[in-house]
Amino acid sequence: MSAAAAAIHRRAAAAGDLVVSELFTSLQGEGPSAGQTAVFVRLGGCNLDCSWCDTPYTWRWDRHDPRAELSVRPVADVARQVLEQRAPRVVVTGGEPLLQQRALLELVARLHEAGRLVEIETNGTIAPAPRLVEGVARFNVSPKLATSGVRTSRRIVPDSLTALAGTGKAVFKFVVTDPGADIPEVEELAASYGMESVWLMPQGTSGPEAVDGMRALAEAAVPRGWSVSPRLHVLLWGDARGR
Ligand SMILES: C[S@@+](CC[C@H](N)C(=O)[O-])C[C@H]1O[C@@H](n2cnc3c(N)ncnc32)[C@H](O)[C@@H]1O
Ligand SMILES: Nc1nc2[nH]cc(C(=O)O)c2c(=O)[nH]1
Ligand code: SF4
Ligand SMILES: [Mg+2]
Repeated sequence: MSAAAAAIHRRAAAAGDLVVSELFTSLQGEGPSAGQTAVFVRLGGCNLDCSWCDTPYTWRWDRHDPRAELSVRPVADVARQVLEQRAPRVVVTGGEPLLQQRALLELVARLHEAGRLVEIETNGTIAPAPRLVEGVARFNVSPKLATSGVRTSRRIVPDSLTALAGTGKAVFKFVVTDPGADIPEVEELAASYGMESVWLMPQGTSGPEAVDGMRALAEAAVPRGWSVSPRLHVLLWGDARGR
């Protein structure tokens, strides 16, 4: 991490605040709630560096300026802004949102108390605390495959995947780049961790990549009883930010 980004995260952690990248209202584009209106809270910082990451502006500080991209915001402020929206659903994503679990707990508790359905998008490397599990409607866990370019010991953390699977609130959504290499890896992970809900999602940030990818993934998903996730925001708006 860059020195500037580290300083921002230290300042937020000391105050119990959140490091926020962006906040917007859109349609959930991925997974079981695809098509539903949701407020997105995108937090800054990540512990992985996937080669194809579509949000490098949350963590890739050799190409983006953390002082321009990140803001440190009190939890109460973020909760108020989310609750101003009529959307029944909130998607907390990033970057990796569980890196900020202490402040995240407070945000999720407030939103849950207000009757919002909170989904967390996570890479599965960090176990959730019981109080976080309580307030969350679903974890959309996206464990990374070898084709992400991240080495195994960083992207697969067995205790964390076991803990997430054990919440009973997790679905597992795998980004597929190369079906020939990726599907056998998904099968192995699904069996090892008892993943009951497996979703395949095409890698890509353009409409044609999403459509062609989904068509190819249907061939692998259907015989295995798995699901295919769209990238609805990509189909509608391409790679636009804040969508
Ligand atoms: C940007 S990540 C943030 C949450 C968390 N860090 C994670 O990876 O799950 C949100 C979702 O987008 C997926 N994603 C990121 N870049 C993608 C790409 N180029 N094509 C398809 N999915 C992508 C991730 O796998 C994850 O499911
Ligand atoms: N519309 C829309 N749906 C999404 N679902 C998960 C997203 C994410 O970046 O985590 C995402 C996103 O960035 N946009
Ligand atoms: S874990 Fe998520 S946010 Fe982090 S680099 Fe990978 S896709 Fe991007
Ligand atoms: Mg996204």
